[in-house]
Formats: sequence, structure tokens, C-alpha cells
Amino acid sequence: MHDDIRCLISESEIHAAVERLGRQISDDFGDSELTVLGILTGSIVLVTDLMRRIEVRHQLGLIQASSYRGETTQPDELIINLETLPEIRGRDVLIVDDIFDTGRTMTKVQRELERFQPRRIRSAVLLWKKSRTEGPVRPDYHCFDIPDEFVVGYGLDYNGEYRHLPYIGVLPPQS
Ligand SMILES: O=P(O)(O)OC[C@H]1O[C@H](OP(=O)(O)OP(=O)(O)O)[C@H](O)[C@@H]1O
Ligand code: HPA
Repeated sequence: MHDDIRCLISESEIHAAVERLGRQISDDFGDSELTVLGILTGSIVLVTDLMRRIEVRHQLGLIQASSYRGETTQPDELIINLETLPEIRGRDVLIVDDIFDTGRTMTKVQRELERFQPRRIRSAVLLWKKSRTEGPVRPDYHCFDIPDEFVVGYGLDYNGEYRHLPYIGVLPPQS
């Protein structure tokens, strides 16, 4: 059905990696008051899979971060909406996102969360495009390093589509 999309990371590779990530987080956060915080919209698939692989008590929160290119906003302006942020004061927060690309989103989200005085903030992503990373912030946990190609699937979109694909794929040029 999506013959033109080249598979970069298969469904089974993703599941094995998310399972490993869940075990590692369970070991590292075993005795803490943990909040897993997904960044909408791209993290939705990862966060629901990952939380079922984390074997320690935790709360779930979701916030939204989006880069807009509208006529009334600056190009690439990053809007963070914290209206749905649960209480995180004194808690460990694990921010979960689908991809760490330039790192702008994670950097800004972390900065905004500091105001709420969590005990510590860590981050976990499925994909890291290392060659595009700007600034000093790095993800604490990541499953796959990927090259500088535009990817879709497992939550990642192109123009709002392809988020449902169970694998990570690369679109053909000009699709
Ligand atoms: O490291 P960066 O260069 O900041 O890119 C990563 C961010 O870009 C995507 O979000 P996007 O703003 O496209 O919104 P979405 O999650 O709703 O697709 C993705 O889900 C990450 O949150
Ligand atoms: O490669 C990508 N695909 C989809 N969304 C993204 N947001 C940052 N990088 C990407």
C-alpha cells in the first residue's frame, strides 16, 4: 500500500528497542516519583508503547509543542502549550518525544519545565538525527541514530499524514 516509502527501521526493530528502553528506565527510576511526559503530537505512539514497558509506578502527562509556519506567526516559531501539564514539583520528569532533530523543541520544553521545580528532568526519544543537532542539549536516552533524511511513521508526520505507519520510513523525493 505504501510501496513508495523506503523502510528505514522495521516494526520489529522498534518494538525490541522500546522494550529495552522500558527496562532501562525501570532500572534507572525504580525508587522515584516519576512523571512520563509525552510531547504531542509526534510522541503519541511511542509514549503509549513505552509506558506499558515501564515496570515502575509512574504518572502520565501530555503537553503540546509545535512549529508553526502561519502568516501571522514568525516562520518556525515554536509554540509550547503547558495548559495540560500535571503537577511536577519535586518529581522526576521523563520527557518523551519521537525525534530529536535540531534539539530546539527539547531545549525549549526543558527550559519551560524548570520553572515548575521538578526534582530532575531527563529525556527519551526514539530517533536522534545527530548531524543536525544544535546547541548543548542532548537526549539522555535514544533508540536509534538516523541520517539526515526526512522520516515518517510511528507518530512522525509529513503534512499531518503517515503517523499511523508501524515502521519508520523515508518518503521518496517530492511526495
Ligand atoms: O529537534 P527539533 O528540530 O525541534 O524537531 C523535533 C520536533 O519536531 C517534531 O514536532 P513538530 O513541531 O513537527 O510537531 P508534531 O509533533 O505535532 O508533528 C517532532 O515531533 C519533535 O517534537
Ligand atoms: O524527519 C522528520 N520527520 C517528521 N517530523 C520531523 N520533525 C523533525 N524532524 C522530522
